[in-house]
Amino acid sequence: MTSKASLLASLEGGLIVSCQPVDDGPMDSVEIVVAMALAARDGGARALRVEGAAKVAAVVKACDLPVVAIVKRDFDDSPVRITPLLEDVAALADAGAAIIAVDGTDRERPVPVATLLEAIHARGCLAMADLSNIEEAKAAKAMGFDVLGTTMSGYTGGPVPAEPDFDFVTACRALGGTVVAEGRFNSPQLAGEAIRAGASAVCVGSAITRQEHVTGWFLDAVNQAASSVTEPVLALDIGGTKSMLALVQNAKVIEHRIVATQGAIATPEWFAQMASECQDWGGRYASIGAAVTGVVDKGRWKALNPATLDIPPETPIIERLQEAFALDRVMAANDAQAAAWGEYRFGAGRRLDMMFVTVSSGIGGGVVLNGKLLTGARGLAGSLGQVTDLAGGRLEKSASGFGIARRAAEQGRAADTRLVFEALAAGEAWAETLVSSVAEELANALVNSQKLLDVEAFVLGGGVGLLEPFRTRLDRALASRAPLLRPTVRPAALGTFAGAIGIADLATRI
Ligand SMILES: CC(=O)N[C@H](C=O)[C@@H](O)[C@H](O)[C@H](O)COP(=O)(O)O
Repeated sequence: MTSKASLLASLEGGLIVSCQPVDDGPMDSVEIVVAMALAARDGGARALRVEGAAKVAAVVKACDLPVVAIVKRDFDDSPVRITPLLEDVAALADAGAAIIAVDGTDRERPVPVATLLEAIHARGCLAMADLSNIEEAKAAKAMGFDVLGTTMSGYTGGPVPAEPDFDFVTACRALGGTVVAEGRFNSPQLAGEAIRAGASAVCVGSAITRQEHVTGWFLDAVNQAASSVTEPVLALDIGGTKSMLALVQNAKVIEHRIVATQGAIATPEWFAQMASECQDWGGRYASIGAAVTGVVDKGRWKALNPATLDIPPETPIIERLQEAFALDRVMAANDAQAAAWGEYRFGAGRRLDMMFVTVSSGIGGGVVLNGKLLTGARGLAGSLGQVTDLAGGRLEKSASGFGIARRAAEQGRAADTRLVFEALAAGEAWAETLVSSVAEELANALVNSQKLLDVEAFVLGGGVGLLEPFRTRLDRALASRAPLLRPTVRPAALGTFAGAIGIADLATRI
């Protein structure tokens, strides 16, 4: 293998660490760049990227890794900064660079790219082109560059994107040869993704060697979290018959009120009515979270069962709330999903892969896996009450509070869930049979959910779900299941505030 081929082969699957301190910052010195280079070497870097001939010379002397060398300059009449002049190429070659990188973008420049390339090769170095798009990459390839770098993607105009340019990495790879993914690969995960996207090697700078940048990233996250713990959220938990309005701060409900859900729900007038219900709280909150019955899919509120939720077909709930409350920071989700998040963050499902199931007049559910609330592709995730048997019977219709009342009525009893539980407490056999059979149905649904999601725990809430006699029957129904399939069930901890607390926490994250 020629030394050129073996150098390129040594980069395959490797990490290149760019040791470029912030210009004129406290770490911008030759000694510190050398220390960065040695630390990167000790950490396992395969090569280094260094700016400026003096720093390159010092690093080459102190460290045996190959150096990708550049010079940065600022011109008034050209946006090109990276190694723009022939004298830069000469200085870097003299300093011992193995690879010299030049700006290879299609822009106004003092010296043509081909002339720089020729000079690099004439000095026996390999040439890397720092590129911004695939047309430039094709041109650089045709010219004879040894390495294509995605370095300039996002830096030739307009706002700099947050993410790296994986598509460009993949497109360069298709041209063949050595491709270095460079630019905003700011985490180990993104660097790994770059290799999966086809890069021969990844060059990481800021995330490893620019302490000012990294400090800023941490600060942003800390500031965001700090501001989210101090700003109260207006939480609206909107049900079919009544709604809770609450001011929530740091997972605590500071004030709340219950209002009847009335009028033509989800019309602009209705939203205005909701706003007037909490007018006196104006100025006390910075964001709004709405937990609603029905489905929220990409900002659209829809009824799963139009018979129980009579709202316009595709209500733009975020926009409507923004208009009605004259506030931009608005979040909306299904109420059971919001409650699942509340229980996951602050209640009985803390830090667990969990499914929340609420059994009250209806049945709702929400799932949190790997710390993420599953809303689903259409907002349906966790809709346990809506699962059906082949006859089309929904679980919610038979195993909910309504279901209990309906079954009682079918037996000629009063259609009243509370009276059924009173009869159960009095030892009446019909009530025992009824509640046990409802518990059996719910147990079956939980076991099926266990098979699908294999969560660590189910958190059971709702007016019926939290009733001790119901839990006893549910536990009995589950006890007969095989241990491998038997769900762990915990009672919900946040009670009727789960939805408000969950949606408030979600709203602090927008
Ligand atoms: C666009 C430009 O001038 N990039 C420069 C090229 O050398 C450096 O400022 C970057 O730090 C380097 O490319 C590594 O990228 P990141 O720091 O995002 O890991």
